[in-house]
Amino acid sequence: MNKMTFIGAGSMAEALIAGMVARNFSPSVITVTNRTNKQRLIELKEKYGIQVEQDSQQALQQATIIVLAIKPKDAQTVLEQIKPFLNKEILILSVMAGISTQYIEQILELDIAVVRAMPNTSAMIGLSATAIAKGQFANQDHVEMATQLFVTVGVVELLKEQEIDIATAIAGSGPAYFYYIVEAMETKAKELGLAEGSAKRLINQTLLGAAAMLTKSSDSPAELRKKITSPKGTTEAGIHALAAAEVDQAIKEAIQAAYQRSVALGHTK
Ligand SMILES: NC(=O)C1=CN([C@@H]2O[C@H](COP(=O)(O)OP(=O)(O)OC[C@H]3O[C@@H](n4cnc5c(N)ncnc54)[C@H](OP(=O)(O)O)[C@@H]3O)[C@@H](O)[C@H]2O)C=CC1
Ligand SMILES: O=C(O)[C@@H]1CCC=N1
Repeated sequence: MNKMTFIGAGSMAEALIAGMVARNFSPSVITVTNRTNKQRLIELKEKYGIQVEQDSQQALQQATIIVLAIKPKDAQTVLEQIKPFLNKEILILSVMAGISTQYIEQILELDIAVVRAMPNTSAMIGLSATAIAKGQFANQDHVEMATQLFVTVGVVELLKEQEIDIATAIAGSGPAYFYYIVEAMETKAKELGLAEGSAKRLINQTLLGAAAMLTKSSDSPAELRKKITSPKGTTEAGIHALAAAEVDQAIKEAIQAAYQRSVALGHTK
């Protein structure tokens, strides 16, 4: 059985741990460590029954998979820290935005298998859209291992590494864009006089239904939209307002900005 150590105990680490444990991944093989926040480790241990360890060297003992769930700015420090305790049998799984497998391999100065992954926080409920790409020393078995792991928290798409920045912009950051839209919909529904609870239930189910239609119907998004839009009807009025505000352009700009940021995070290292 593979033993997995998470370095970093933040939102992404928790989303992955929650999803894995909920899908019968044994908590006894998961160890988590962080930098200073002891209380956070206790909280994760109590919630998920996993092992926690403040000493990173201890945390790495017997680990066969190391998940790097730290911020990109902390990559170098952490890689330098763990370097003395690594060997070629270990698989490094990085979920850091922007950080390339090549960068990780270079700092570790070891022909070690690195798989770069970009999940999203919906991993928490088993619905992540995770993109993965392999580094130069990772083989098909490593890709399979990473896939099996991330499949426990959602769907997995194998990409070329240069495509991961695009996946980051649409899927890693993606849930936030939808939450942003929902925030505006809730605010306006309340302004118009609908009770908060009713607005929330209607909007959430609408989003869920639209997502399911996109997944299950053979129609394109444009065709699905057309089927809702009666001539001179309410949807047409709403879509006209969106077009007048150039919301499609704003969304493209958001994806472009997130994509550029992901690329830049890699370059600033
Ligand atoms: N949040 C998201 O939606 C997504 C995030 N990601 C990626 O996941 C990574 C983590 O993001 P997120 O969970 O949001 O970040 P958080 O800020 O929530 O967590 C970062 C964690 O890293 C720990 N850490 C920092 N330095 C060290 C160190 N030297 N040794 C050990 N642990 C350390 C922190 O510990 P302490 O608190 O003790 O300082 C903290 O537990 C990022 O690289 C991000 O790009 C990828 C996909 C989606
Ligand atoms: O905002 C970030 O940098 C991370 C990466 C993808 C989602 N959150």
